[in-house]
Amino acid sequence: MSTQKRSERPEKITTQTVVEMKRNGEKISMLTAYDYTMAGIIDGAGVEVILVGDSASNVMAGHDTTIPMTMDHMIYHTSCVVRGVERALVIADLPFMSYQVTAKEALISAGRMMKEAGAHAVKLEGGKSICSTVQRIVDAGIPVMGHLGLTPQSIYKFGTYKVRAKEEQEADQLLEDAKALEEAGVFSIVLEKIPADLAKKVTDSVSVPTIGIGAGRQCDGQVLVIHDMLGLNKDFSPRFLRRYEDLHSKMTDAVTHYIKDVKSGDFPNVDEQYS
Ligand SMILES: Nc1nc(=O)c2c([nH]1)NC[C@@H]1CN(c3ccc(C(=O)N[C@@H](CCC(=O)O)C(=O)O)cc3)CN21
Ligand SMILES: CC(C)C(=O)C(=O)O
Ligand SMILES: [Mg+2]
Repeated sequence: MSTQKRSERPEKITTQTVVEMKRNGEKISMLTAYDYTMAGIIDGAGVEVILVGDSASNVMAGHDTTIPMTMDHMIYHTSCVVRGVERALVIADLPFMSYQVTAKEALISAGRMMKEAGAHAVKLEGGKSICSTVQRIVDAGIPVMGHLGLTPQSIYKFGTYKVRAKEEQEADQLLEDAKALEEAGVFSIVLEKIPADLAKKVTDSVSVPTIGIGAGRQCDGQVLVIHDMLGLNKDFSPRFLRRYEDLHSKMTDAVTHYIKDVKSGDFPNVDEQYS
C-alpha cells in the first residue's frame, strides 16, 4: 500500500521551478518513463522531473546501447509520457545523431520533440563542443538540459561504462564543460558516473541544478531509470543503483499463478463469466 504523498508544490513544475529548488536547497527527484501508464504513476507520486531517456533503447527495445534510438521512436515514447503527466516537467533525450551533425539539424530535432511530442525541454550529451548548438536551441525558446561524465552515446569512443573523470585533467575538463554549458544557457546538467567530490565541485560552481546518477549525494537532484529502481532488470547492478522493489520476482510470481489457474480450470470462475 502506497502512503507516499505528493510534495507540497501542487502547481506544474517548470524549468524555473527546478532552478529555484537549487537556490532553496530543496533536492530534485527525477525518474525515467517511456509510456503513459508508468508516467501517470510516477507523476502521481510527486516526482518533479520525468526524463524520457534514450535508455528506452535498452529497456524498451532490448538493444545493448542507446546508439540505435531514432527521433521517431523518441517522439512516440515522449508523446505517450506527456499524455500521462499532469504536473511533472517532461524532458526528452535527443537521440544519437539527431543533434551532432549541425546546429541546424539539432534545432529541427529539438523543435520536433516540442511540437510533435509535447516535450517541455530536451536533453543532449556533451560539453564545450556542443555549446554553440545548445545556444541555438535555447535562443529558439527550447529549454536544454546538459549531460556530462559517462555519456552513453559515446560508448564506442570510450569503450567502457567505467567511472569517468578520475584523472585530474579529465576532471578539470568536466568542470570547464559544466561552466560552458551554463554559459550557453542550459537550465540543468546531468552528471553521470563521476567521483562524488568532483560532482560536489561542479554543483558548487554552477548556478543551475546538477542531477546525479552515480555521482554522489552532493548533487542538487538524483535520477534513476525506473525499470532499474523497481527491480525489473535482473542483469543491471551497478554500485550506484538502489532497488526499491523486486518487481521481476513479483511479476514472475503473478504470471506463474495465472498459468497455474488457467491450467487447473480455476480461472475464470462463475463470477468471472457472462450468462
Ligand atoms: N537500464 C538502464 N539503466 C541506465 O542507467 C542506463 C541505461 N539503461 N542505458 C543508458 C545508460 C547507460 N548507463 C550505464 C551503463 C552502465 C553502467 C555501469 O556501471 N556498468 C557496469 C560497469 C561497467 C564497467 O565498470 O566497465 C556495472 O557495474 O553494471 C552505468 C550506467 C546509464 N543508462
Ligand atoms: C540515465 C539517464 C540520465 C539517461 O540519459 C537515460 O535514461 O537515457
Ligand atoms: Mg540518455
